[in-house]
Amino acid sequence: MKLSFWDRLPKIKGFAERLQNIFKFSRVDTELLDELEMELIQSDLGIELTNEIIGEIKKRKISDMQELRDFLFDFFKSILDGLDYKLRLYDNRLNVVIFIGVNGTGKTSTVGKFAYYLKNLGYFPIIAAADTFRAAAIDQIKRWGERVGVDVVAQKEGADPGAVVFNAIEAAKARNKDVLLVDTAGRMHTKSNLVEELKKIEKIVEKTLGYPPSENLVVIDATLGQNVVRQVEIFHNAVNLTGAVLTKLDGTAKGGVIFNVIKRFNIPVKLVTIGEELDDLKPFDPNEFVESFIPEVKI
Ligand SMILES: Nc1nc2c(ncn2[C@@H]2O[C@H](COP(=O)(O)OP(=O)(O)OP(=O)(O)O)[C@@H](O)[C@H]2O)c(=O)[nH]1
Repeated sequence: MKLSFWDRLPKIKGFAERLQNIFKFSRVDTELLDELEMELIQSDLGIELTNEIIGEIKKRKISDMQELRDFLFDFFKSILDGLDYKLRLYDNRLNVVIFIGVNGTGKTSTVGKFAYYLKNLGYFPIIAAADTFRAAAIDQIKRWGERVGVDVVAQKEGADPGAVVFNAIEAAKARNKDVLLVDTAGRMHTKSNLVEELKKIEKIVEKTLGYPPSENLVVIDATLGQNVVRQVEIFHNAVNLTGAVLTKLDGTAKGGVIFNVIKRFNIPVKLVTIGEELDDLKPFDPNEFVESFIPEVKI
């Protein structure tokens, strides 16, 4: 039997299991709160959220274990509530989905896996190799295209990414494609020319199609922990981010960063990846995620 997606996440499960140890305490006391604080920080939830949780437990004078579990569940759930996690793909038009993020976060492989996912859903995706900064990046996305059987529109190394996107839109229309996935460059996010490049790509989409990209997704490497917050902030100021992709969740017990990003930027996580296989990508399900994060109390 194939394990469920979240069951294939041993390290996040590791966090849930460690949290389970907390529920071995018989009541909420100082010792438990110290341990809980440590676990929350280690899961990369961030100091602010951790303090808020511990403070709230003390304020509410929570003493019972079931009450603690319910509070944690509701707390995490409330952070995720109120955002639309569904991918925005409109019928009867070409949807553009732009992938943004620093190098090495998993952008290119996410584009490949997402193309595969869409194809299986009956969409007709096409890819724009708009990371023209390195020849290797163009080759890499072309290989993904071959692997998943999806056309890749590319130009030479150093070509104008805006021109690549323009060509890709023309190709998508000519070939009756419905989703254009744009793989962008990710060199140093602090360099303003990258930010300008992203703005230009967005403008070209709007000008050519008459409407903005359906999704501007920031790709976040979950193993980087709190560092990602600064990365997201820079991209968030540059383009209108509509969501995030959380990659490499298989390599971390620090899934807590999800809550941090969502709370801080008010953007939903839309996709998660848990490995390097084609089917290691799926839409983010907030309920499923909180369930996997907070263990049931076994008293
Ligand atoms: N374990 C694991 N590895 C991943 C996952 N997603 C991507 N990777 C690996 O992370 C590395 C970087 O992924 P890329 O897709 O090349 O990342 P990128 O952001 O396009 O980076 P550049 O190619 O440097 O621009 C590759 O070795 C991927 O196989 C994931 O969900 N789990």
